[in-house]
Amino acid sequence: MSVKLKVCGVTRPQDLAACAELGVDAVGINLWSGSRRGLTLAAAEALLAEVRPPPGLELVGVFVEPTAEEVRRAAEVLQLDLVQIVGAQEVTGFGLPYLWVVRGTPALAELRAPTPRPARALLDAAVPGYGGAGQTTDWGWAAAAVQRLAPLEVWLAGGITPANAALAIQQVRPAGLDVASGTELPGARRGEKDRAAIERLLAACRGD
Ligand SMILES: O=C(O)c1ccccc1N[C@@H]1O[C@H](COP(=O)(O)O)[C@@H](O)[C@H]1O
Repeated sequence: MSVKLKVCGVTRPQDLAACAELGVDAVGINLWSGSRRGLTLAAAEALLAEVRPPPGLELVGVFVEPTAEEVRRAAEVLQLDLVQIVGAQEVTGFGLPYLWVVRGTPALAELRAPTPRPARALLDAAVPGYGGAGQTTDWGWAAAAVQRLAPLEVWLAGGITPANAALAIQQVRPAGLDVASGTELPGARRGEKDRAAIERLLAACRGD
């Protein structure tokens, strides 16, 4: 089983280029000023002018409690493939293709994809600060959520690292992994990525 990989919170051209070169499936550009990985729209535009993701490398914009206008503008300026909107409430994509973020472990019996239908679901830990804290969610619950939401594609986020990625895949059976902290060396201050960590995550995703 081959699992996809999204590297989230890319801030530097060399990291974006490494993702493209290594065959990562998706990259996230974080547009929330509250994140240490956050870029202004102008900085994100400059990054993408330097390195444009090649066809096949999906570009995802990450937002926290945004207005519809902010999301639409960023999607247009950056030519985003998908938007990922994190909020206090369940948020859809303001009319754009979107990742449905499920934070924490809501009751499985009530877990239903919202309308309009998302491109996929993303299961993440409910952490203070909305995300990107390197904390795992409940993998037992996540495995059941993958089954419950089928045939919707479900990706796993939250505290995935090169060391636990293979086990996460084995236990949860997600279609993809979404990783921010686990692609960085300890102490990375602005989301600087570590090529070796990305290589190890890809190896786990490919079952090497
Ligand atoms: O990465 C962030 O700083 C962030 C901030 C606000 C919302 C979402 C954020 N990132 C998302 O959180 C997951 C899990 O991160 P981690 O691997 O546990 O550090 C990440 O994949 C992003 O999609």
